[in-house]
Amino acid sequence: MELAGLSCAVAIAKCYPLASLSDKNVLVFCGPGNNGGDGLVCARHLKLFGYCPSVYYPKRTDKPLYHNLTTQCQAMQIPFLEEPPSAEICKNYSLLVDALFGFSFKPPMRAEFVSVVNAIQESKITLCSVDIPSGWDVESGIPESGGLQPDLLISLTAPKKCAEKFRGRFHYLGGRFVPPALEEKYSLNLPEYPGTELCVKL
Ligand SMILES: NC(=O)C1=CN([C@@H]2O[C@H](COP(=O)(O)OP(=O)(O)OC[C@H]3O[C@@H](n4cnc5c(N)ncnc54)[C@H](O)[C@@H]3O)[C@@H](O)[C@H]2O)[C@H](O)CC1
Ligand SMILES: [K+]
Repeated sequence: MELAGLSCAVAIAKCYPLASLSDKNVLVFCGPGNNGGDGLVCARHLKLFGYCPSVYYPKRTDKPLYHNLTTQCQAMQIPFLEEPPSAEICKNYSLLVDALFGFSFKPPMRAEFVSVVNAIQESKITLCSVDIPSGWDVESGIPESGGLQPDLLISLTAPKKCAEKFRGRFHYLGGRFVPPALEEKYSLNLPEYPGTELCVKL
């Protein structure tokens, strides 16, 4: 999770360098599972890279891993939003990071997250999705009702089938921790990571 989240922050910094943004404010939406955990790690590294991340983490998982990730963000003065951000509030940020749901999401979206996703969509602020655009089915992709359309998708470990439907500008692969034997066993055919890079543009 540390490597996954770090690779997301690196991919974001490559696509949206600080100098290219009108301000440094980034809002990271974190869901209840590991995708949300990746988001918490990503927020921490974005802060270390000079961005000003805030986190919206409405459904916190009561496990030490998530408590610790939250504590680390708080120790770095990363604010946690108490209220669900409306589309208007989202417009206070240069970038939104979607770490709500990843490959374990089973459509349809439960009611408690519908307005959150709608606010992201309505704001039209540049969106970066971690592993899978939240609300997409891991296999079939975009829901019929329409769904989030990120500008950057960071596929983790290996691109999921739904990534074929991605139409944004930047697609990166991150999560450089797959042992070669595993890559071979599942015929992952992962691209070469240049040098010591943590992510690679697809
Ligand atoms: N395992 C790995 O190899 C790696 C995974 N990484 C990241 O982990 C996510 C997958 O994490 P997981 O905890 O399995 O699940 P999610 O975060 O996708 O979501 C689970 C969470 O969501 C709730 N949920 C499911 N469906 C719905 C719904 N329709 N509405 C609302 N809520 C829903 C469910 O109850 C759980 O609470 C993967 O994508 C990566 O981001 C890392 O990359 C490291 C390697
Ligand atoms: K996501």
